[in-house]
Amino acid sequence: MSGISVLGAGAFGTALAISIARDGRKVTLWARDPGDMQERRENTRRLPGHGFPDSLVATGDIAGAASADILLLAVPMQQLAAFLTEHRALCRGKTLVACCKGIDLATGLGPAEIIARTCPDATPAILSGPSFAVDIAAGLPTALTLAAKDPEPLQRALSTANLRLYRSTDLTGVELGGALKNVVAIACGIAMGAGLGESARAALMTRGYAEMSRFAGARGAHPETLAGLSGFGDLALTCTSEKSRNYAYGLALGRGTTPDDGTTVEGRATAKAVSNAATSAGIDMPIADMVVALVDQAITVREAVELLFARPLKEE
Ligand SMILES: NC(=O)C1=CN([C@@H]2O[C@H](COP(=O)(O)OP(=O)(O)OC[C@H]3O[C@@H](n4cnc5c(N)ncnc54)[C@H](OP(=O)(O)O)[C@@H]3O)[C@@H](O)[C@H]2O)C=CC1
Ligand SMILES: O=C(CO)COP(=O)(O)O
Repeated sequence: MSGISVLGAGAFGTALAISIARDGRKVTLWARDPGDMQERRENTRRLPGHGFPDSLVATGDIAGAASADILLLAVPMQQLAAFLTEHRALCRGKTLVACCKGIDLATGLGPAEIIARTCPDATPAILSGPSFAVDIAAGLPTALTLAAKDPEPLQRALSTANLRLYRSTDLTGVELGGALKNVVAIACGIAMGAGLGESARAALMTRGYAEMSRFAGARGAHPETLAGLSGFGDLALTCTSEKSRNYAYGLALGRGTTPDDGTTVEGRATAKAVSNAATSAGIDMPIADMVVALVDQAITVREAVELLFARPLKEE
């Protein structure tokens, strides 16, 4: 496989491009508004403080960027379908690696299915797992899961000295782990922000993991995938760190302050998508349902706790 481009120059796309280019591999980073990134050798807006290696080229020319064989899709989940529809001619026959974490609210589909629908002749892949963009950009050791039908060539092409990729063929499990952990992270942030304590957070993480497994299992995911980096691993990171935007958003909600509206908080729309899909499929997702109600400010945190604790007692 030859030629790697990252489409979408947010914090994560920029960090991946830096990491892959650090080994001397040529990487093109496409931004819809590159500004002076290429001249300054830094994405000062989305990932300040992390200079570009020499082999990274930043550009606003999507046709040029999309001439690579491997395209990493690093736009937010709710933009993915429109992005691929607009650029489907350029994506024909490419390996498309979705790096976004979420479920499309309009269709209820994850990134692999969105790719299959919009670009049926492309090869879909998913890259997901516990990894803050700033950690990757700083060259700190990070391990992720890469899922594709035939993941080995891609695993070799994208692994770096500090980015260890494990391979999987379970695209559904990998994409759903990354999508669903954000919903649980919002719940955990709310609990911590409202002063419910660390025991409550541990309970939410555990019961949230049960919801993740239930939902993903119903869509055909393997249980071991949920237990891996893209599921349990990312859940552990995102539910315990204020560096997570989903967790920080929940913290603000729990404290009763106004969350920062300008950041990418994937769990907000994904909670709605999951709650809708689970209701239709008859899957019990009480934590996702509560997150939707709390995000919409339809209930208070106290009411959410009362509702969760009033549920019938059951076997674990
Ligand atoms: N940040 C992180 O640590 C990690 C993020 N991710 C995932 O990566 C995905 C992207 O997040 P992240 O990079 O952090 O997001 P950011 O909030 O840092 O940036 C979002 C980027 O997407 C661009 N964008 C939005 N809509 C479009 C569009 N229609 N066409 C082209 N570009 C578009 C924005 O462009 P512009 O700058 O012009 O507004 C911006 O550069 C999310 O799904 C997230 O869950 C995964 C792991 C870690
Ligand atoms: O997915 C992430 C870490 O693996 C980043 O989480 P946030 O999107 O909540 O910042």
